[in-house]
Formats: sequence, structure tokens, C-alpha cells
Amino acid sequence: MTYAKVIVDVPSKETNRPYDYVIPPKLSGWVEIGSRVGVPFGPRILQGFVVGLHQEAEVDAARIKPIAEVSDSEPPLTPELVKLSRWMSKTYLCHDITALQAMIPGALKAKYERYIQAAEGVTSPQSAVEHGVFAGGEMTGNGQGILFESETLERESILRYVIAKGPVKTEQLLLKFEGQATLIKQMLLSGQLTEAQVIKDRLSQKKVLTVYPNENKNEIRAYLDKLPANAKRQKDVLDYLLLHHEPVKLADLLAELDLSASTVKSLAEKGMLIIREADEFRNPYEGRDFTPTLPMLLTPQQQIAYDAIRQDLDDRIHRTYLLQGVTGSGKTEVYLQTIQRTLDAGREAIVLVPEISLTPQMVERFKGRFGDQVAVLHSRLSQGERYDEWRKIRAGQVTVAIGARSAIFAPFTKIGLIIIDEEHESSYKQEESPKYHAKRVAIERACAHDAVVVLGSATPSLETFYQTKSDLHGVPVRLSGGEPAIRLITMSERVAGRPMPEVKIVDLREELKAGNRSMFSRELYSAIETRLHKKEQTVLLLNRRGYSTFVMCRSCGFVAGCPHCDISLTYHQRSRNLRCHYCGYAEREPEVCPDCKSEHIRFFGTGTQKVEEELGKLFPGIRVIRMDVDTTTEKGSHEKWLTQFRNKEADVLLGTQMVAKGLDFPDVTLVGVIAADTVLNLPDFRAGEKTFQLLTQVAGRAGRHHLPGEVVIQSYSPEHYSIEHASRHDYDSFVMQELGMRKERGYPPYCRLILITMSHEHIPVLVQIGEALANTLRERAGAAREGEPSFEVMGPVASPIPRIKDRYRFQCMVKYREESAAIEAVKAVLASFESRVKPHKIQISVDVDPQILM
Ligand SMILES: Nc1ncnc2c1ncn2[C@@H]1O[C@H](COP(=O)(O)OP(=O)(O)OP(=O)(O)O)[C@@H](O)[C@H]1O
Ligand SMILES: [Zn+2]
Ligand SMILES: [Zn+2]
Repeated sequence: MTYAKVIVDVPSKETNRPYDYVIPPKLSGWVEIGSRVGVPFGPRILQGFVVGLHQEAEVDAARIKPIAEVSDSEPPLTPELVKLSRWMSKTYLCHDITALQAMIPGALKAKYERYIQAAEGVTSPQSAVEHGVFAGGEMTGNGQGILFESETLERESILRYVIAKGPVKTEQLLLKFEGQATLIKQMLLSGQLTEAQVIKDRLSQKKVLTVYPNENKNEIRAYLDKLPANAKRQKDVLDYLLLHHEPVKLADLLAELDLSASTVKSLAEKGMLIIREADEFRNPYEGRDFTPTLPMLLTPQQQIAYDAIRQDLDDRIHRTYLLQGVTGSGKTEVYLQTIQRTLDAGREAIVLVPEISLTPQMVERFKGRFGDQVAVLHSRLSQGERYDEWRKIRAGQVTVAIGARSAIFAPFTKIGLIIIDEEHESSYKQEESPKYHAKRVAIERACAHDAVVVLGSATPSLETFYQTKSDLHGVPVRLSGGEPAIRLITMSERVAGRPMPEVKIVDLREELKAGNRSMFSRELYSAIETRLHKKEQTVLLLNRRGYSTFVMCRSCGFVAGCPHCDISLTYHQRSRNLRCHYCGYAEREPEVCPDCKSEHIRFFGTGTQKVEEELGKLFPGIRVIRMDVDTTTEKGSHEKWLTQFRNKEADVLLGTQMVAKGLDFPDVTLVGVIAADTVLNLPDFRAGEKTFQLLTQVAGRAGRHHLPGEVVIQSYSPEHYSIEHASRHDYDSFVMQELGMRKERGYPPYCRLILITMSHEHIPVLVQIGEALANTLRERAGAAREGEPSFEVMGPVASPIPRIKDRYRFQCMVKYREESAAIEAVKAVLASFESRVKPHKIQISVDVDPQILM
């Protein structure tokens, strides 16, 4: 007998282990490591993943149940991914099933459907009596059939319906017999009806009728010879079949030969061809031509980068590179050529790009070079399209996968190269469980494949930069010593010697003093005016984070806040209401201040809509494209705006972070930042780093081609070092200053963090459990090592957002260096608190290497 170890789809501590199942003979050969299966679990059938196969049962073999079904003809996960899921659940303290589910496309996530049918043997209401499933007294015989009393009549009609229909979806039955939910429940309890659960994929594959020519061409020729001369249509089809070996969509064949389906059907009956439903891969880029591109002659700096990476690819050595190249230095061309080298060696490549940079323009650069070899995975595709792209990867029909964070799980089996563009982006960290960082996952996968990782950025994250050094500020980077974990390659010049744009900083406080109350300084105003005259284009960035449009009363200072969360509400112009971004609470815009009844309640703060309005006032007739969450929700809208801007149908592209990334427009000569300090005021130790990165990225959009660029940054704190260094394009000075401060304050990259957030409806309960948890962790930290504790525990303190959805929030922070006992300790302590936490319904979440500390 062969047994399978299965992780079942129940994300809970109690079930977070593999369960043994027998592989029944009918399924032998189908169940592999990585297979998705349906298994009996208690009274239900649940979805699960096979994570191991073995010959001996570990528990009493007679008690082991068989696997009920296998969901796919080919396992969706490879053994390597199954192993990776173990690593993920250990590293990020999540359930195994949560890690496994993160690796498959949404379309494959189980949807459980419940069906109701009549109890076994019940074929009519009478037989229900015979089977004793109707309790006595509910029916009375009068010799002419069965008399039902009022409620019993309802029962009869439900039963008749179910018997006639066979299994009916529970929700449909409830809909059909509205108001009878309680009765149906009773019938289930008394055994008249039974309910079964079936696992369904969220999405079925798209099937199309496809014509498969008979492979024996002689048979076709023989049949053709016997055909009467007037059977022209049949002849056309047969000629076609003789010429083509590949299957063809029925619809395409009919269109091409201009005939009806009956002709083809009659030939199918004669055995000349087979018509079958086949999978169709939806192609989201169908009908679009990608201009093929050839490799460019590399600049000397590109050549150095390429040569280093190529060497490791050729030697099949696992290594991680940081490709630090200023904006416009041509990092993409280095990616393209190293990918080509990877493909030439018969291996595969994964390219990660932040979701908002994954524009058609970006995809085009890869499709242009590698054509059909490229699969694209991103959230703007429909679930079906995503699934099809994923299947192409799994089936080995493509060799390059490009996508956002989760594309790191592309089920390739021969990975040679993983590229992470804009590696500093915090969106590579998933904020919900499993709270993984794609960068670490990439390195883990690359290690398993002896593959190379290239992290690219003009503004590398401090964590990554730090790892390219052996020591910094007198602290060794690796406790264990040895070579730096990441190799640095620098490209300091733009392609073709183009200059970096000139950056001017404007002090908004001075503007106010000079009597300018507009959100545009005189400097920025005249710069825009100049572009309008010269018919050049402008990009304007409004950083939305921390600057959203909250509502404030100018008379009494009242700020509209969410009644369930300690956070201000955001004004949405389109729906004219105020919304909470954390819990979805919404209310109508107020006409007077709820506190002092003043009418001077105004929409405060600067939203993109307001900037757009003001632009219209200052420059009558100006053509503005606004890109923010409100204007880009529709599918394809992102692309539409960018194409319009590229075609010079607008003078200004105004937007949030979306406009800062990866855009490459030849006629953009001015970039304006409305207020640079909006991120600086957030309670986040990375605020300075984020500001520097954003300003550098957005400034990098100007003057990328023949026309020189200019950048105007407006700020209320122009002396801030992040802003100053960004204005001089000086990453090195910025990074040294920032690292010095991080060291002083004991923040990453000089240590690593684990954030533990607890929430509950009552503060006293939270304080008590928080203190106890922190103390237990501290005891462990002290006990773990003589002298210096292996980790430090800070807190508990109230979280920066102290309440969400009526639950108060407290947090503890664990600080440690390198891999240490800290994760194990957190895990053990949480497990030991389980019995105290559960009855109180305290929620605890753990975030390893958190990016957001809210
Ligand atoms: N070797 C080359 N010869 C000529 N042109 C090149 C070469 N390499 C890149 N380019 C061109 O230079 C421009 C900038 O390159 P690219 O967009 O790859 O820069 P980047 O480093 O990715 O910049 P960013 O970080 O701002 O996105 C592009 O228009 C690209 O086509
Ligand atoms: Zn008021
Ligand atoms: Zn809320």
C-alpha cells in the first residue's frame, strides 16, 4: 500500500500537520507530491495537498481513510514548491495550508458547494414513510394516498422537488423554498434530506470545440477518392485535413472554409476527424502586435553588469546581485540580455515588477524580445486569464514569467534567473498571511535551482544595500563573517551620456509668507507655463499617502473620524461620501459640523481632484490626465491613460505613486512634486528612506531622451536630508546618513524585527495578555544565551492605529540579529498562550520582517 501525507484546507493550529491517507488502487499513478486531492475529513470532503508519499502507515493502517479524488491531471505544485511551503511556514510563522494556497492561482482555490438530496432509498413521499424517515403522526393514511397536514404539505413539496431534481445546490433550494429554511434544516436533522459537500474549482477551464484531423492520411485520401464530384464542401475539409496536422478550433475552420458545422459533423461520423472539447488558453494580449526588438549594443557599464551575471549563469552558481543603476541607466536591457542567456541554456526566468509598474509598456519590452515565450501574471487580468497564463508556465509552454509579487511562485522546474526590478518596493512584502517577502522567497528558490538572483533599483532598500558590505559603521554585517551575501554592481551613468535632470527645491513656507496661497509655487507655475508654450509634457506627483482628503471644521477643528477605528475618514468625490479605508464604514458628506453646527466644514488636504481643479483655474484649457485609485479601477484604464499621454493628447499627467514608476516618455521635460514631505510625517522609521526613493524615482521620469529635464520639488521641510540628497541624486550620502541613524536607534538593517499585534474589544484584557506575553518572551530571551540576550522585546505599546473595527490594538516588537532563536521563541510562546488567548477571543498576528508598522 502507498500512503499520502496530506495538508488539509483548514487553517487552524490544531490541523496544521499532515494527515495520512491511503491511495486507493483506482488512483494509483495519479497521486504525486504536489497533487491537489479531495479527502474525507470528519463528515466532509476537504481539499488538500499531497506533501509526502510513503509505504508504511504511521498509525493503525485499518483506520486510514482513502483519498476520495484527485483534482488535476497534473499536480499544480512541484516538489520544490512543496518544500518551499515548509520553509515559508517556518520562516513566517503561518499554517502550512496558507503557504501552499499562496502558491496556486485563485482559480484553483477550493470553493465548497453544498448539495441537498433526498435520503438514500427515498424515491417518493410514500417511500419516505416506509423508510421511517417521516416521524409517525406526520402523515395519515386514508386509503387514497397520503394526507399531509399544513406544514407537512410543505415538506412534501420540498421532498418531491428534491426527488425530481436529484442533488440540488443548497443555496438554490433555499431560494426556491424561500422562508422555509428552518423546515429544510429540520428535514436535514430528521434525515429526510441529506447534505453533501463537493469541492469545486472557482473557475473551470475554458473549453472550445476543436477539430483533430485523423492522423492516418491514407484513410483520408481513400475517402476523398470515393467522393462524388459535387461534394465540394466535404472535399474542402478533407483537403484542409491533408494539409494540416495540428488541431484547429471548429469555429476557425468553419470561418476559413465558409461552411456549416453539419459538413464537419458528417465527416466526424465517417472517422475522418474527431471533434472534441479542448482547453483553450485565453490570451489576454490577443490581437496585439508586439514589435520585435533586437539586443542593443551594451554600454560599457551595462557590459560589466552583463558579464558578471552571465559568468554565474554559465557556471550554474547560485548568487545574488544588486544591480544599482541610476534612472535611465538601462537596467532593463541588462535584464533582457541575461534572460536571453538563460533561455539559450534551456533554463527559465522569472521577472518580478511592482504591480503598478506592470504596464503594457513594460510587458511590451519583454514580449518584444521573447514573444510567445512570455507569460504575464498580474491582478488586472481576469481570474481566467491569470489561470491560463499560469497553466502555460506549468505545462512548460513558456520560459519567461513576468508578474507582480506572487509570480515568484511560477511553477517552473528549471529556473536559471530571477530578476526583481525596483527591489526596494514595499509591495514585495505581502501584508496578509502568509506575510512573505518575495525577495527572500526568490533567494530561497534560486538556491534550490542553482540560479542567479538580480535585484535591480536606482534606490536600493537599506536592507539590500547593507548586505553588499562586509561591515558598516564599525559593525560587521554578518556575525559569522565571510563574503557579503549580495554582490553590488553599479551603473552610475545614464545611457548615451544623457544628464541627470536638474532639481530645484521650493520652500512652501516662503511662498506662504510671500502671499501665495495656491498649491503651486511661483517656480512650479512658471515651469508648467513654459512647457505649455514649448508643447512639452509635465508629470505631477501628489503623494496620496498621509495626505488624503480628510474633512475638518475650520471653526472648531473637528475632524470626521471613523466610529470604529481611530483614523480619519476620507472624502470620495464621486459618491460624495466619507469612507474608512480600514473597515469600509461610509457616511454621507456632512453639511454642517456635527460638533459646532458651523457651515465651515471643508474638505481639507489636497487630493488629486483638487489639484486638477486648480490646474484648470490657473491654466485655462490645460489638458490633464489624472491617474489615481479612482480613475484606474476599470480594466484597461491604466493603459488607456498612458497611451493618451504618450500620444500627446494631454499636457499634464497628474497622479499618485503610479506616475513615479518606470514610465519612459520622450517629451516629458518637467516633473513637479506638489508636496514632498507627506510621507515624512508618518510614524515609520523608513519614512526618510521612502521619501528619498519616491523623489528619486519620480525625478527620473524627466529628460530621459533627447530633451533635457527639470524637476521642481515643493516642500514644507526642504532642509530634510532625504529631500536634499534626492535633489542631488546622491544615493551614497543619503544611505550613509540614514544607516548611521538606524544604527543609533537600533533599527533594521542593524537588527531584524518581528512585530506581534494583539487586538481585543477591551483594553484591560489586552494590557494583561500583552504584558504577560512580553514578559514570557523576555524570560526566554535572557535564558537563551549567557551574557547578551539573543533578542530584545519592546512593548507592549498601543499600535500607531490604536483601534480598528472596534478592536483595540497593542503591539510588541522583537529585535534580533541574523537568524536566531527569536522566531522559535515567538512560536513557542504563542503556542503556550493559546489556551489563555482563545477563550477571550484575543487575536494575535505575527509579522516577520514587517514593512508597515501600523
Ligand atoms: N545599450 C543601449 N543603447 C541605447 N539605448 C539604450 C541602451 N540601453 C538602454 N537604452 C535605452 O535607454 C532608455 C533607458 O533605459 P531603461 O528604461 O532600461 O532604464 P532603467 O535603468 O530601467 O531606468 P528606470 O530605473 O528609470 O526604469 C530606454 O529608452 C532604453 O531603450
Ligand atoms: Zn465645528
Ligand atoms: Zn473604520
